[in-house]
Amino acid sequence: MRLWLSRRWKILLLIFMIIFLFTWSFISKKLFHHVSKYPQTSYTATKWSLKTEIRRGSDLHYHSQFHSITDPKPLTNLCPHVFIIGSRKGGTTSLYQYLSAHPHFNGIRLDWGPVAGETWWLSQEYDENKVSEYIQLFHHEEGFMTGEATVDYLVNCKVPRRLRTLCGLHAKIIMLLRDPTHRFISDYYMRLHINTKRYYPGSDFNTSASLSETIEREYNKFITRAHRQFNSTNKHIFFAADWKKLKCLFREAQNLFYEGLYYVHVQNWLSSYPPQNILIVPSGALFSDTVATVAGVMEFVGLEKLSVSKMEDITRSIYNYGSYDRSSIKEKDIKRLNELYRPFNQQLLHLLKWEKF
Ligand SMILES: Nc1ncnc2c1ncn2[C@@H]1O[C@H](COP(=O)(O)OS(=O)(=O)O)[C@@H](OP(=O)(O)O)[C@H]1O
Repeated sequence: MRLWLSRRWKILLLIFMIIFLFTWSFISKKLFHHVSKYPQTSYTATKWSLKTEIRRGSDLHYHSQFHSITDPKPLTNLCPHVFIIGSRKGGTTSLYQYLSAHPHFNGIRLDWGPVAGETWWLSQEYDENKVSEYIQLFHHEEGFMTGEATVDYLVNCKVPRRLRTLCGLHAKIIMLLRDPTHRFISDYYMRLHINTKRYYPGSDFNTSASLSETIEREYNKFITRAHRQFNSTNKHIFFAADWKKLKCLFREAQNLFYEGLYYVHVQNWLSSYPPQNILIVPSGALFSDTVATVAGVMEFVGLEKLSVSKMEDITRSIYNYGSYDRSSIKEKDIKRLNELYRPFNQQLLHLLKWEKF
């Protein structure tokens, strides 16, 4: 009898140990997996958690075909870890500079002003025969991360597929989405400032047009092309439309209105890159609560936490501040842009469960 009892206890003990080991390995993988690849520092760790507005792609409910895709081996295993892909005028230069100030992040082109961290490689320069040239743009070092910040990538519908071909499925993607109305205005003034009609190949931006004229012109160009795409002149057809029909309408920087149709661009990325590797951040959070937002991004990409004072230090400057007169922007232009973007914004805010950008 005593022997039977002790065997029963032994079995129970064994089961308990198996459950314990299984649970511990699961928890430790979740908690420490991405951090452990990078050295821990002696900085005072502060407890940050993702701000409530920041969304991981994996937390969203949407229809994705991503799981049905199997890729061949990536072209290189020396890819950058982090890609800030837009939006244009969303605060990407600042975020890239803040990440690059982390002691374990090697930024590139940090003294290139407004285009710090930009390579345009996956959009305008893509060439599968010149992968080594791309890799050489970065400083690869054991224990350090690297990354780029090219705002073209959000809008160019070919980039997710190219990124997978080049780097596989492990890159961390960050989207900073600024209210499309203010993005448009900031973009308009940037183009005026650099005073060019050929800002990008194929761009026909008119530097003598006012903001009001540019809004109507860009919107009409968009509508005309979308009508052609949908083979219809019903003005409201694309509000409830299949985003796939809108996703390749323009190349990057070809249409100021199109750049702000985040619903289309976000859906394209979510359905063609692993959603768990995508972080969607409202630019408003970066602008108003910079330290906590940058800390959330660092946590997502797997950089170790820094002390509050260090974080305050590295986020002190605003990069790429537009030198235009904000007080000259007419209320009617803001209203018009809000009205035009409303249907698309509603779809996006619903998807992201956001109240604002
Ligand atoms: N921390 C912080 N707080 C408030 N505002 C900020 C911050 N960082 C960047 N910005 C604003 O972001 C705009 C520049 O965005 P980008 O760097 O993405 O522009 S670009 O596409 O790379 O040219 C630009 O907006 P505008 O000034 O309206 O043009 C910057 O002022």
